[in-house]
Amino acid sequence: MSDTSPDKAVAEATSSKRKDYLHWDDYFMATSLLSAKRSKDPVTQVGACIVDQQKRIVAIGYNGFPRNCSDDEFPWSKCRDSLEDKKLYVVHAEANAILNSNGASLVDTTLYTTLFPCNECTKLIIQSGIKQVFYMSNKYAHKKNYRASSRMLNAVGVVCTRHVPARKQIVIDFDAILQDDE
Ligand SMILES: Nc1ccn([C@H]2C[C@H](O)[C@@H](COP(=O)(O)O)O2)c(=O)n1
Repeated sequence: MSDTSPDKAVAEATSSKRKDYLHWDDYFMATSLLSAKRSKDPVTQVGACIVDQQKRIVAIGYNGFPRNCSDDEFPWSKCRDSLEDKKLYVVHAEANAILNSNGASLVDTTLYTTLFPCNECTKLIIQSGIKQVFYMSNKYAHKKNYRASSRMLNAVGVVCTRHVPARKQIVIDFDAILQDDE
């Protein structure tokens, strides 16, 4: 009798701990990436997630216009020196996450953001007591306001690390959960 019968393989796979579960940092960064999918910005969609020391998500945000400023009326274009520049209106993902924390203390929390924070969000990060930042893209690293961010984060000892995901992809398949019903 072979030890590798399909029945035995199924029994083994369903009675021991799953091995390909998501690790914490990938889980929180994936949460930020999922949140970014809510953004209406046609160029850059950013998501952020704040996590406390017990690994609880305390807030989530993405970049968008302030509440009741219509996505259809305010401009998504970049027009320097014009009132039609999105920069004048967009609330960044990190700022939205901080504002969405609903009064919870953010002291000693960790922020996961899909894009390195700008100088304005960095001021909020520092003032709210966030102690660690994980980011993925740093596509604006050369810009003055992002260099100012690095300067502030380094000066105050907020640890800022590029997240290297353990896996390349996470697929969210809405149909898969329904297969058990069939
Ligand atoms: N750390 C960041 C940086 C930028 N954003 C937002 C602000 C805009 O909506 C968009 C950047 O647009 P782009 O200049 O690439 O056309 O991303 C943010 O939320 N967090």
